[in-house]
Amino acid sequence: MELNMMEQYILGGFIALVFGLILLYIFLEKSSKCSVKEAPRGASARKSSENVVVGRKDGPPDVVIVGAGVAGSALAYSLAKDGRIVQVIERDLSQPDRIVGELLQPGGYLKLVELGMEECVDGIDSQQVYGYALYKEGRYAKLTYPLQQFSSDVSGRSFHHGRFIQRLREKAASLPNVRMEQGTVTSLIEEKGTVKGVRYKNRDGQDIKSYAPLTIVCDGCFSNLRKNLCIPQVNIVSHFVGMVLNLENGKLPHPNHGHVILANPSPVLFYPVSSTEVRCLVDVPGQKMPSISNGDMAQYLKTKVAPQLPSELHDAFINQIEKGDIRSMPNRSMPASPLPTPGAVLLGDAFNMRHPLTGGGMTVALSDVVVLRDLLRPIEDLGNAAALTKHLESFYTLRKPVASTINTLAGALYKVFCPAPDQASREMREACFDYLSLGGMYSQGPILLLSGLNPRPMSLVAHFFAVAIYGVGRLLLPYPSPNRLLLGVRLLLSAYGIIFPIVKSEGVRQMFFPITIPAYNRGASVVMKSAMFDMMT
Ligand SMILES: Cc1cc2nc3c(=O)[nH]c(=O)nc-3n(C[C@H](O)[C@H](O)[C@H](O)COP(=O)(O)OP(=O)(O)OC[C@H]3O[C@@H](n4cnc5c(N)ncnc54)[C@H](O)[C@@H]3O)c2cc1C
Repeated sequence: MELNMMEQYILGGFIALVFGLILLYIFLEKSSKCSVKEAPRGASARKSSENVVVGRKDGPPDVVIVGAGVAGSALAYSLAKDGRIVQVIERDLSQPDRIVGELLQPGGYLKLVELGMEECVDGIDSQQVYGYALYKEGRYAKLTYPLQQFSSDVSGRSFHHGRFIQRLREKAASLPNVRMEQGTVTSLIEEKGTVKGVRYKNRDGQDIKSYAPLTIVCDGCFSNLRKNLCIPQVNIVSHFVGMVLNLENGKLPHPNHGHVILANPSPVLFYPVSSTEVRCLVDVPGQKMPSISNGDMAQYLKTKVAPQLPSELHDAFINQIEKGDIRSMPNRSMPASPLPTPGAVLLGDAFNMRHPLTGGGMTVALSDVVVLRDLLRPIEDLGNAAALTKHLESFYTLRKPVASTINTLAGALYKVFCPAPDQASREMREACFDYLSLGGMYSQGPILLLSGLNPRPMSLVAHFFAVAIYGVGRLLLPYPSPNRLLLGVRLLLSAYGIIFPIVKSEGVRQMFFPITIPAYNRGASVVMKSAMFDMMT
């Protein structure tokens, strides 16, 4: 009896909270529509990348960047364009062959435009992506990015990761003040708590030290340098098992769309990576997975996954399993917990990771590059490490709207799509699929969040609880029974249990009330000036 009372109180609290959020949502949705409309068409117009500030070309570097992946290459180009001498040290400059970073969301593409690097998606047989098709037990919902107010080049882009990385590297290396070198950084050089540079082994195996006022570490998800610059709390949520399929006509059932199959126990993704190839990523939950080498994985894919796929994809999937070449990657998440250290900054996956289900990692990395570039732009002398660290404090809050929206969505959606075995969690997944199938604002709001075009944490929370309320409504109609009422309460509790820990790890204040953080306000004015500089040049 006591428990029932408690549940009632919790439900009452929830309903009050949700109504508040819905009101807030209506308000925010209106303003978000404005913001999307206001996003200038000009932002997508191809901006000349030749606005290069002519600075020194010789002498010691101003900045050392570790790693020339998505974040490192984009940052090297941006800082060099602003006149800095940049040394980039990359472990392997040959074309990477990985099953990561293949679908860039439209919001990420717009960040490339802001950096003047949008041509990096050209000449690599990249495919424009206009949204997603979400499949569940034979039904599907189509979620299209609302891109009407942008020019035709703005869309998601999918490609072979390695080809994209080589284009980013070439673009960075095309500037005379970028020195890109193959070498493996073994440690940071620290003196009295300040990072002074890096120690690395070059191509010939020589041990070399390189000094610079600022070291930016972008050494990716397996970073072994991050431990000095953040509190790493890496969690392996699941694995993606990847194959490239050659479909008969090269086209998915919904061409130029990502396909998400809500299979059991967890989702399967398909998206084009070239005009003839389709990437398939099967999520395998947990820290362990069936062995690929002894054939257990092939068996798992054939017997457990294949029967749940749409018929158009089934045969190509089976053929590819038989051909072999199955690869895997751990899906890690790690909240951003910086340890601000004079002389150094951490960026990209080394700093912050989320489940790759929503393909948000590159968008976060590129968005962070834009924020950092804007903050560094007015600083002529990077030599005062303590003052620079203070100045860069705002980076950690300014990045939050984009990063925390994408991170929270990825974590929450993965938990909804990969439900616990209890009925409430399964109901939440049903409700989510049906909610997205409603179309209109019910699908546009979430797809805007996922695309990185509307990075508003409050809108995300509002949609999440709207799904939960919708799920409860479905349970209570046409008439409520005590069992269904109880299930509704459990559904709400499960929704709360999904979203709350993620929001907590992102930081409630930074996520929802950044304006109350003094560093945020300081940084925001710097970023605004930088944006004006960009518009004028
Ligand atoms: C399975 C999977 C699928 C994904 N799919 C997508 C997707 O579709 N869309 C999306 O946006 N994101 C996706 N992501 C996330 C995305 O790949 C990352 O967010 C993105 O690559 C991060 O860029 P980065 O520059 O931080 O790291 P990386 O791109 O990994 O670059 C790190 C670089 O550092 C170099 N390096 C490492 N150590 C050293 C060292 N000691 N010295 C010198 N160099 C070093 C590496 O060689 C590498 O070139 C996916 C992730 C996973 C795991």
